[in-house]
Amino acid sequence: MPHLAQVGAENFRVFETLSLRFHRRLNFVYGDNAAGKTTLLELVHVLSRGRSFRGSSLQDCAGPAGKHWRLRGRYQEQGEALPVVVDAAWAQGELAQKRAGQAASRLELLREYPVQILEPGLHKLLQDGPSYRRGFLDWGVFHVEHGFHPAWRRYSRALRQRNLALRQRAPDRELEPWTAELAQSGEQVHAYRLAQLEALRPYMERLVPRLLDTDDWSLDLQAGWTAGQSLRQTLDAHLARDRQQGLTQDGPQRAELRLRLFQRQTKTLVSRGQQKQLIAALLLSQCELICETTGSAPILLVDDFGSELGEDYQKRLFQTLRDYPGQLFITSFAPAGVLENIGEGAMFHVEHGRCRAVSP
Ligand SMILES: Nc1ncnc2c1ncn2[C@@H]1O[C@H](COP(=O)(O)OP(=O)(O)OP(=O)(O)O)[C@@H](O)[C@H]1O
Repeated sequence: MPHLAQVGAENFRVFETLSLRFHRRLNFVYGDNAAGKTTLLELVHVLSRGRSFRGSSLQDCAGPAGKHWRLRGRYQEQGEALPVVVDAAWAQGELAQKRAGQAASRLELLREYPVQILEPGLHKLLQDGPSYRRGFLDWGVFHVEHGFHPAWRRYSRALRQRNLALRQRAPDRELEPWTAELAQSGEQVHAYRLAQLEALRPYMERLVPRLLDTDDWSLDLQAGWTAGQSLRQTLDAHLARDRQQGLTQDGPQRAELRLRLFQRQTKTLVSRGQQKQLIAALLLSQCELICETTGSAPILLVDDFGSELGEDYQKRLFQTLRDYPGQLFITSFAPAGVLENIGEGAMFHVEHGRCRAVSP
């Protein structure tokens, strides 16, 4: 199970230069507002995922020294003598990623060094449209099922081409191959998602009661086409409508992951704290499932997530994180209480773009 043992940064936002060694289990980062806590988590995220989680562009990450930045991470596999060095350098609008000195694709790094984040903005998982929930589910399937990504790519291509053919009012014989491809790969994508959902259930059954003290929750996936029919049947039934609108209306691009708590819709009828705990349960379930399937627990970044939670929920969250099998990075304003609740680890104080290890 790889953990990030060391990190270096140059001109990355507020950090002119940075060099830190991390604990393989828990890294707790504290400091005032605008000190650089989120930036520290962001650089861990960028190293493996090649993008920020803040909705910023990679250009936004360039600090005052100019339009470039550089990151270097050393990932250490337990029992392996040598760490693997991963580099990410951004300049002239281009990101170059390397693993052990060789150019590495985004997909390779994404798969090899999974990282996930719990942060206040994640409430959009419950508040916003279904695309966030689909994206979240797909991230998990991607790590667990290697067949998912090729199926999803086939599906996306077929969807693009079919939509183009519909817009161009192409004759049926030109539409047909894309409809057939869409129906086949779409069913595959859905089957992968469904299997992921079923695999998540036992984790949710353990984690929801732990975080929320209830087992009254539900999780289901609507395929994105008429229930009880194959995708092909629905596509055929809705062909005239698709032609009229110049758009494919059915398929996994319309799927919806539905979460309920106390049989209520989570978007408007449960409290903000309950939403947060539910999101934590969902995310931790995915990460634990990935760990069990692949042998690697994603690095988990927890940015100021506990701040809006009352004492009971906060304690439940930290106690649950204590049992997380992978490496954790947690930020907070003050150091009090966290290490006692979570266990052994390292502590860092961030101040005006400088970060130093302090003894717990
Ligand atoms: N590209 C950049 N170059 C230089 N400084 C930047 C850049 N982007 C952001 N900053 C600054 O970096 C500082 C640290 O921001 P960061 O979001 O990491 O703080 P934080 O410790 O998480 O704060 P908070 O607790 O308030 O969320 C802020 O002052 C921010 O304005």
